[in-house]
Amino acid sequence: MTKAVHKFGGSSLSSAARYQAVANIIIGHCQSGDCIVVSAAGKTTNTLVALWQSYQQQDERAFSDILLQVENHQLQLISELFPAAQQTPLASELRDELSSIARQAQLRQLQEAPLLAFGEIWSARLLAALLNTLNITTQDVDARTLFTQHQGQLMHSLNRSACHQTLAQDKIYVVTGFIAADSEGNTVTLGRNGSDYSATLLASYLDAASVSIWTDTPGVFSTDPRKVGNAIKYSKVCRAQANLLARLGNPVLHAKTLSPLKETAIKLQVRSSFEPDVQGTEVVKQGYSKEKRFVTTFGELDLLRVDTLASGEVGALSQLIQHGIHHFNQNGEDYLLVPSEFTHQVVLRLSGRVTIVESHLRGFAVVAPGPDIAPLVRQAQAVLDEQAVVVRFTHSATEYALFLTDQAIDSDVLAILHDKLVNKGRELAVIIAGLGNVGEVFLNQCQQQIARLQSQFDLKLVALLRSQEMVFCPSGLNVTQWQQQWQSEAQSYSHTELLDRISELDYEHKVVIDITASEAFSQLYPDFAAHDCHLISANKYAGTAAHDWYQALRTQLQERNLLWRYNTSVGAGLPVNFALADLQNSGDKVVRIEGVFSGTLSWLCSSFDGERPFSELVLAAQDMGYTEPDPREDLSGRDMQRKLLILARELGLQLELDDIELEALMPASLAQGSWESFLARKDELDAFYQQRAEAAEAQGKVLRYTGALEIDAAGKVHAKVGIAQVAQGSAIANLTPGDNIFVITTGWYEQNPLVIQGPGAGKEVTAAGIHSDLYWLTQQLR
Ligand SMILES: Nc1ncnc2c1ncn2[C@@H]1O[C@H](COP(=O)(O)OP(=O)(O)O)[C@@H](O)[C@H]1O
Ligand SMILES: N[C@@H](CC(=O)OP(=O)(O)O)C(=O)O
Repeated sequence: MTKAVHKFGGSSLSSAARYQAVANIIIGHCQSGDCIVVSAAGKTTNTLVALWQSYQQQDERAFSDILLQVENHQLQLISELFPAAQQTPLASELRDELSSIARQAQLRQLQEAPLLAFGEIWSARLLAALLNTLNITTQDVDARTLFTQHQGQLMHSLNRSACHQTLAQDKIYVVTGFIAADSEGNTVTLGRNGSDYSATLLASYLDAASVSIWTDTPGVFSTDPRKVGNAIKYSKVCRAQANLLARLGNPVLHAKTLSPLKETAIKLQVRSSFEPDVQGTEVVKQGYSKEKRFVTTFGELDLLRVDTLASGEVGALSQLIQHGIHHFNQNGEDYLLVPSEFTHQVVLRLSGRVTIVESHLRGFAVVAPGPDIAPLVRQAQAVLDEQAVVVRFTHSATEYALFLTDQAIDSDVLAILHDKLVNKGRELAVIIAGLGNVGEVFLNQCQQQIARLQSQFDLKLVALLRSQEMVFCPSGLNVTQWQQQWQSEAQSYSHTELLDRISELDYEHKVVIDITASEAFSQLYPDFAAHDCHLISANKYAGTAAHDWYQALRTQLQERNLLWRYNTSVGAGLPVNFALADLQNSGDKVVRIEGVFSGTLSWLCSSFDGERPFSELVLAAQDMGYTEPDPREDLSGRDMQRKLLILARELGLQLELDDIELEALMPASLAQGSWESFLARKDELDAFYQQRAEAAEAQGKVLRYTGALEIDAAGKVHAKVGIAQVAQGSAIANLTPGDNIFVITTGWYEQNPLVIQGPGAGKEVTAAGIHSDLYWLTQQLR
């Protein structure tokens, strides 16, 4: 069976509650035979390093204080995780180990690596015990029995067979990260942060299918998300960039993590144990993801220049100090960036061949595609000048540039750098479905609009869809030549193929713009949301679907931080949904919405003057393309019923379509049958209308087809679309034929309601309304 390897870092095991959460993830995501790699709980390794330092300094007081601190932390985890009976053996094993550490210290026989190893040993032991109490057959494994090195080199074939032999049974194995043994059986460590490396090593030895690195952030971001709130999470990052970030000391992945995966198809992802359902970042092979931009900051560093650096020497120095050392060559000279606390050790090892160029530096590196580096360096320098940050040294290479400064880059400066260097390049992939009248105009308006948005967003039109065919171009279509591209490249597709192509899109944000009138297409919205697409729809079906479905979609979008905008589904480009949202957001209460929300019915009723029979107007409207192909679709009033439902839901009301009373603008007897049979009986329609028009006139009123929704004092909703007699001279009666009108009565607009009026149909205004939704979306995403 192909295994999966899951690694949980210290940040995922920082408390008893986090252990429980990890156990739940394992229950949900792992199968028997899978391997879990664990790091020391929380900051345990740091504490053990402090213990080692106090030992070296012969500070007995500090030593016993820190040892007690370690003991208390572990005992607390034991007492919070296990029932009393199980606590005793775990606590006594721990005490034996701590006593032995204290004894070895007294005898001056303590060794660093075996001491640090305890962090991972304890984590593996506790997690395995916890899983066993949850009836998951689990065994903890000391990686020193799996990974052997000889003279600093891993003995791959020996390790491979040890892994296959030791980890062969049908259970979950919890393996210690970070540690290995040398050929004499002594403990060695793989370097600080090295459990990521343990996990990928193990996966390569076991020919596993995947490695998941579970940490406390849901993926790899453009910069540290703990420092910059609007850091961008990338769904894919290529291995070379992940590797470079690691070599620059970024903690999200250890520097050696990727090396065991070379030449393998093992999938690597970074995900959050705090948000296990959120999709993480996949670290993919070269060519499977575009290169992204990152800003990564440094801890305190010294800059060293070395004469004649031997090959493999940097690795050996890293091994010595258990930390990555970044090496680069500038003007023929070799430089090392060494964490200040280890400079002394490095200088001693390189005796006589090294100069300390600068010490106690801080700073950051920008990682970006090659051609971006030079302009980014200029922009970064401008920010640093503006923020009065003194730069002591810079270095540019093909794919990164580093700035070494005399003060730490605090979150504020980092946020500015991020905004200027990374945010400007934010990406949005646009998928357009429906190339009818409105779709075509929308596309023709796109060129100008994309240019307008360009300063904030890198907007790419990646797909055009009709019901049967699509053109899909992940790198972006040429907007000015979409018609030619459609002619030469459009291909038939299935919904599954479409979703597969969308899931492969490597963009920070994606939006599906639905300009179809297809109910079947609207039913794909949950799938689009599952693929992290925002939605813009002119299509009314999703907004008027059964309430449970609609609500589930809304919840799904909310949980995934996705946005949905469908302003043009009512009143075309008129800002009705905006106005309703705005009123409510500013504390107003809408009590009534009334109006004419159908351009066709508006035109028919306003054009009727008694001279020509009503059916003649219907046929004229059909000829001018104002109606649906079968004008009874308009006369049924269903379109206005849907629009009123959309408005009701904008007010947060839980209505279904059938809760809105519907009266058609034709006799019920004409609703069925063919269009020809309808035409044969058009006199009945004329009589129907004439009779109502005369009745209205007798009252000094005119006939209009209106929708009205009212929330009464008890909160009950009354909603109806149908034929109404309206006072002559009123706004509704005076409506320009074809226009829509929305009369909104609210707490503030009580006596004198707010009126929004204008063309409620037409391809130009509808397309412009969709652009308005798109603009709104980009503003929200900033
Ligand atoms: N670009 C980045 N993307 C994600 N996390 C980052 C980034 N840069 C820095 N970090 C930091 O890396 C931390 C995860 O690394 P680490 O603390 O070593 O995790 P673990 O204990 O799970 O191994 C995050 O908490 C975050 O603050
Ligand atoms: N515990 C070790 C190894 C490690 O990888 O830890 P983490 O996964 O928490 O970065 C360290 O702190 O260096």
